[in-house]
Amino acid sequence: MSDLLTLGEYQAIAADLDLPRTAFIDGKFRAGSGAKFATINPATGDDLVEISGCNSDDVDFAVGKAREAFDQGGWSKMHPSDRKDVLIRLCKLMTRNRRELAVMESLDSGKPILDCETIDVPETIHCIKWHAEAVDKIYDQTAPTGDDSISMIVREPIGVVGAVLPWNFPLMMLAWKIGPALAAGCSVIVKPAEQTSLTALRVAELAHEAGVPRGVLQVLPGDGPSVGEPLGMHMDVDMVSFTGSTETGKRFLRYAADSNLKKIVLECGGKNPAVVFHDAENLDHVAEHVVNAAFWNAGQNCSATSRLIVHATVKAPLLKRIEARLRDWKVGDPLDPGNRIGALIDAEHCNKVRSFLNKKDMGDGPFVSPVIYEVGADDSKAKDEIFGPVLSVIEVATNNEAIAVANQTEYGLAASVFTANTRRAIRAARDIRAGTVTVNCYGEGDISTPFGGYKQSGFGGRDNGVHAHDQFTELKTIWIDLTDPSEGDNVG
Ligand SMILES: NC(=O)C1=CN([C@@H]2O[C@H](COP(=O)(O)OP(=O)(O)OC[C@H]3O[C@@H](n4cnc5c(N)ncnc54)[C@H](O)[C@@H]3O)[C@@H](O)[C@H]2O)C=CC1
Ligand code: BAL
Repeated sequence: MSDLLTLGEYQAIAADLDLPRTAFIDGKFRAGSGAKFATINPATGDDLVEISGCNSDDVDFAVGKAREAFDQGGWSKMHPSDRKDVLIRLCKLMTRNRRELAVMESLDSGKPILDCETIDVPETIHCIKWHAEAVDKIYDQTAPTGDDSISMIVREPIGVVGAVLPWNFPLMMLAWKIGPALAAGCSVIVKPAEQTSLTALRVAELAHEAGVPRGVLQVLPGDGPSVGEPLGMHMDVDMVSFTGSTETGKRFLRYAADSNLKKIVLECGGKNPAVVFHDAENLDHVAEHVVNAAFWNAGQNCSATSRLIVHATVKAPLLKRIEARLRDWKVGDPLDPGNRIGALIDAEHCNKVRSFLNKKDMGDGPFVSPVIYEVGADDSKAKDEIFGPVLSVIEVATNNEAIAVANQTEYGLAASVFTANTRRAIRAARDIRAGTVTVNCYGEGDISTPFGGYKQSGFGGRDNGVHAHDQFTELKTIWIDLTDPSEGDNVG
């Protein structure tokens, strides 16, 4: 924190940035064949830079280069320790350029510079480093097939991977995909969200400088229909790892079915509950976690706590503490390190978020202040993914009701429970259908724990942990017959 600069210093860095303008294909920046589009600073509405977008011709070309690189084996068959070294070099380059990356991320996404400096950039580097360091420590297996054979179960990189990213954590979601995919030896084509292409392009350039061979990491900016769909439909893409809305995630399942049955891994939306039981200890601690969980990144987070399910006996004191803490959450210029909430991503998203707000809370422009509404469990605010700084509070009378309401959603990404009773905590963690349940805290786990969703929050795998590494590989059985055909003759 003490390492943060002043607003003026961040503005000076922003004014000096050399922003990427084209795709990164086959080891260099090159203009795409699609429509040009402006990437906009969400906080000001100004164009940051015009980017030459890609289309299906560029996707074909990049997939060809990715396949060529994969088949040549310069990366896919490189010794895992050498791949590790290259990726660690990338992490060093990112660390050296961390300030530039943080400011670029903040400008392009509207995220507070405080978060970019202390969370997004360091976590991105940590993620790539973790997967790099893991990859030369993972062993293959043999199966118990008996004395007459030996059966090796080996993992091989899956091949050419499409990584389709959202705008809410442009760098971190890039790392969640490319960290394990590159470490495993895959060739990766990244499609950043059209709102936030800049940092992915810069990281691809740094990866090339670190020694990632041509064609192994390519970034194709453009919108969903121009780049995402051709990637999803491509006959020579082996896998797509997607993070974004459930609706678009479902499209990728259709693309796979209509093309080559590529593997699809989806990390989608959430309507995540924090359940506070009557015996929750230390309501100040609970309030701190709930505020962070609900309003970090302005609630534009798939795992944001958007439903506070609270026992009637503790509701009033807890809400009082939450409101008190929220006074420290200043909203405004993302480059001002004093602000905790920046700008929402774009006008379309602002309109969506405002459609859930009461008139008096609406305001205008790209900044939306946190709001808390007490609602019934069937209210649209308690059911729909708002993806903004809106916390819906639902009062319950019993523990069973709390769990029933927590599960009353089509999503199942994350949940947290607060109680002093260990048995109740574990029972609740088991009964809530979500991929991550935290007890007496809010969090997404860390790089070592798998992250993904039940129900319509996810499909096909998990980000993070060695589980992420596994999903970018194929399992192969190599069965070797050990019987000696000449054994009966006892010769040789
Ligand atoms: N991680 C999450 O859970 C996220 C959830 N969302 C939710 O989705 C809502 C809409 O946001 P969007 O940016 O529109 O999300 P989206 O899911 O449409 O976009 C995510 C990615 O998919 C791509 N994409 C969009 N349409 C596509 C298509 N037809 N074929 C292939 N790729 C396509 C986008 O270009 C982007 O790279 C948000 O309001 C929020 O509720 C948005 C971003 C992240
Ligand atoms: N917070 C991790 C994933 C996401 O929000 O898109």
